[in-house]
Amino acid sequence: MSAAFAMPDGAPSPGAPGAPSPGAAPIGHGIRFDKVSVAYRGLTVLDTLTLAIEPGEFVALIGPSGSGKTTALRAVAGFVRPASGRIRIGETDVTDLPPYARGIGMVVQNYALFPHMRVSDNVAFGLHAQGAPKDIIAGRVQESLRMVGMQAYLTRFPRELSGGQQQRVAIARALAIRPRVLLLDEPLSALDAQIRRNMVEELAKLHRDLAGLTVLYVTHDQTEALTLADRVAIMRDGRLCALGTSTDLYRRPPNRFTAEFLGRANLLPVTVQAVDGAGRAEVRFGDRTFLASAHDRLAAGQACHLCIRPHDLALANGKDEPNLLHADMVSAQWQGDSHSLVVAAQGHELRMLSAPLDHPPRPGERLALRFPAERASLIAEEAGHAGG
Ligand SMILES: Nc1ncnc2c1ncn2[C@@H]1O[C@H](COP(=O)(O)OP(=O)(O)OP(=O)(O)O)[C@@H](O)[C@H]1O
Repeated sequence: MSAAFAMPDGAPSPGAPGAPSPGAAPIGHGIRFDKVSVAYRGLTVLDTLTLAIEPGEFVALIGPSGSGKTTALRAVAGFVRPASGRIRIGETDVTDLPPYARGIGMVVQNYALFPHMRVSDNVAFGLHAQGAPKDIIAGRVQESLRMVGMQAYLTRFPRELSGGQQQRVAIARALAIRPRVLLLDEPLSALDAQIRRNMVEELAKLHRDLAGLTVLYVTHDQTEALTLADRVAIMRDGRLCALGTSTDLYRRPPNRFTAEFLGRANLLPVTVQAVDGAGRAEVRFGDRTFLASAHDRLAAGQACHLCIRPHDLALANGKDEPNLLHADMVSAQWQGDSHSLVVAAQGHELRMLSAPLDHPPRPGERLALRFPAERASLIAEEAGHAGG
């Protein structure tokens, strides 16, 4: 893991006129991508990205491997140059500025603290390079380490720290210069699951404590994104495929890719029968009629996918419940705190998540399932890439 100003990869050191002064208060600046494209050897890997991140906002950039997430982040940091388009941090157009003049703090996947420097010197590095006075540096090092719970480790060397602790120091190093924006590129992916969960909670707390700090967070981990981010941007093939709050994207995915990428989704092919103008639609699935929520403009006769999350399916109690779906039990898997069931309805396999069952249904058993209309959303077929 490395702070952008620490430059283990050979980039220049900070201290340029555009960087925030060592005594400046931490004021968040927005980040604005305006039709930004990046190409490597003629191949476009970031395609006209337009995205505005508000001051103080935490935005997670997620998407499959190779979808352009890191490239977008590195474009903000100044490590790759867009072929076209502009990038702004706050009011400043930084497209032509070198990395050190952009006022960014950056933490990447493989913590790259300077091994020969103690924790305090690692954290102080950027401030020294900015020419900050000694007393400011000492106070800021303490403050930054306190933010990440590492104030007791001032004199340790990186080799004397665990991976999680090294990452905390790297985050403190990035924060010490009071960056305008914090760029995090898969900062937790080198950690094991338990430490990772703790770090997610710590990052959430850090964001609450530093309310003004703008964060752009690249991850392929949906849980991290859903937990931490105010808004999530989903990338696909170098393009922005969806943008919205975590709950909106999860509850009302704008396209099939988003539904399947963000958590598990059961997608049933249905045909719209009627829409009521108040966000409700009646749809046909084989010989059944269901009610669902329709957030897009849909018309009768239109082919759609009905998106039902596994935990929104439940075993039905009565025969007359609305949205009854008949299915055959395929398999059940006990997962400790839940049961994961696979069922088949009219030739389609669906996944269902329930609280642990004492007597799970046997394979082949006929089941009646229900789901709430407001939790079942419709995705128009052929929905293309959503712009930002
Ligand atoms: N320096 C480079 N030279 C040539 N191609 C590159 C370079 N860096 C990235 N690419 C290509 O650009 C595309 C986007 O890469 P990028 O690292 O932005 O993806 P990503 O979404 O961050 O992926 P991952 O989740 O695997 O890190 C990939 O096809 C990658 O191979």
